[in-house]
Amino acid sequence: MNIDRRLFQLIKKERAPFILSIISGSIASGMLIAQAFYLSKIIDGAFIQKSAINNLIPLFGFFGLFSILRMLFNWSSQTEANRGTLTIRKKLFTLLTEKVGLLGPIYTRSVQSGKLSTTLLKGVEALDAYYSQYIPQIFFALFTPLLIVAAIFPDDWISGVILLATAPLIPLFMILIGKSASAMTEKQWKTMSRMSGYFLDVLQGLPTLKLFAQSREQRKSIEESGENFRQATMRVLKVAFLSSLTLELVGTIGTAVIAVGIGLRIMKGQIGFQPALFVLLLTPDFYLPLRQLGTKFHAGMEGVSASKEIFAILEQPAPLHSPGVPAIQAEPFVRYPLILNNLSYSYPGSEVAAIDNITATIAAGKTTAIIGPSGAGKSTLINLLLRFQEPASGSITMNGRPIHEIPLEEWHREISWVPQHPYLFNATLKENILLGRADASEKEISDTLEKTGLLSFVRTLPNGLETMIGEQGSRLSGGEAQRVALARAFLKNAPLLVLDEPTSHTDPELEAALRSSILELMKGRTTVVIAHRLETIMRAEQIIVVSKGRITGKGTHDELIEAGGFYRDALKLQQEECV
Ligand SMILES: Nc1ncnc2c1ncn2[C@@H]1O[C@H](COP(=O)(O)OP(=O)(O)OP(=O)(O)O)[C@@H](O)[C@H]1O
Repeated sequence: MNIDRRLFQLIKKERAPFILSIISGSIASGMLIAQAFYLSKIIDGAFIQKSAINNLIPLFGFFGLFSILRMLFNWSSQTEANRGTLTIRKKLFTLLTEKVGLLGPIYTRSVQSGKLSTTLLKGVEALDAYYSQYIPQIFFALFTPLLIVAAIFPDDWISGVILLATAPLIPLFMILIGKSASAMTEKQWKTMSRMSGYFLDVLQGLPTLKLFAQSREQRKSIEESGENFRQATMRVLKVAFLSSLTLELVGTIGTAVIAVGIGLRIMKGQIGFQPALFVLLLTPDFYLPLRQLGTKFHAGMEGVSASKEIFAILEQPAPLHSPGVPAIQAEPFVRYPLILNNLSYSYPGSEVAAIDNITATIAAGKTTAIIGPSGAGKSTLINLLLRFQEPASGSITMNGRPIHEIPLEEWHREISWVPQHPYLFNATLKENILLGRADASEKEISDTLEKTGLLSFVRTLPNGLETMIGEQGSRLSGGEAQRVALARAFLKNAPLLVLDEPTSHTDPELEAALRSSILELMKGRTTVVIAHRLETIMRAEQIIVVSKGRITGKGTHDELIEAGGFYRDALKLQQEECV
């Protein structure tokens, strides 16, 4: 029997519908026996006893009643199992999305998005058959045959013994075949999720592939990947057919042996017609739940395979945070500096520290610019501040408390984050802006549009703010997307601003407009900016120079010029633009 411990744990918490399903199904099994009993009585009465029709009417009534009751209990059993399954699916989906949210963008960037979405959607869906069919069937495959044997024994113990002797053959074959089926289904699932990941990756990179004339090659790879999946599926289907053929064979042979035995005993007058018919009617139903277990085993296997990927996500170590600790302070955030104490971080699998023993103070209500060459660790430092990652050692404290003690949601509520490439959803422009604050008034929205220079752009749109902006904001230019991100930050009005300054807008007018919006946003906030422009850097009250994960300089523009090193050299080289 393949009962996955972790999947079964989920049932324990939602046991009521499953218990009801099993009770209803068990009653339906009892009704089945009553149905067979009355049918055998009717046939015996009509053809052997030649009873008058009046005597048969009550028998017909009981037969009809038990048939209807059986149908109702079977329906209720399935409905309850579906209800329980739906609750578990919803719960798992919520747990998964919450966990992925908790693991943050560092995790989602490290896995293929196609593979992740297959696990989130298809994986959870694949559990349907496991919970609604396979698990209840394990009980029925034990209970119903035993009930039938108990009903048969008083009339015909010989058939009862034959049934009991042949029944274990079915689970035995199932275990033998099931072993290879599990491995194959797992391979099939892995092939499918790999194929989805690959397919989405190629789809997203299609323009790049076309540009490099590689799309034909990729088509071949997709075809190969599809062929692998087809072969894996065919192997699983072959085993499933083989298994159902074997189980069918055991059932048919068992039924034939019993039929021949009963026939001989009727001829010898050792058993009456009615009990013989009763046993014969029930024999196929004795094997049926066992055979069905075989079929449902294969349907449920897909769920077990999918669950391995689901639990791999759920069991990922999440960044630390203790939701029980109350907010760090009742007073505004902005009053406290952020202290970085001996902060270190290495990416999983990397031997070199991306952040190496950094100690610094980020002054409250002021601007701190982080600068350094590419790969220096600037984004990693910001990610630690945003708590997308947790430091390997050291801590970030505010008002004497490590920030990881603040509930994550609360921490994020206090921060506005404007990344270089903001994520825009395939929704209206207004919905994208309102991500900053869902309950912003029309006046606040129009003020924000003005502050970010979006007002004139919105006027050119066919549906104004209600215009759909395409997947990942594909209908907006880089500069417009940046302004939408700024608009979100204006609306959010959080005391801590984390900003990755855009590097590449060639339009000088747009650049000036963006810069003045950013300066306005910075006013009165604790700002940490990965700065690329000289003007931003010079305006900062503190500049932190990072190189190879370490701080190599700290101070104001004048102090750093005085000190020489990377800062002065970089300024010399790039009088104007990026440092
Ligand atoms: N997800 C990751 N997995 C492994 N290593 C990573 C990952 N992200 C960054 N790194 C490595 O960590 C180091 C610091 O990277 P980081 O992105 O913080 O640098 P950066 O200063 O922001 O660079 P840039 O200015 O080019 O964006 C680099 O050596 C980089 O290769």
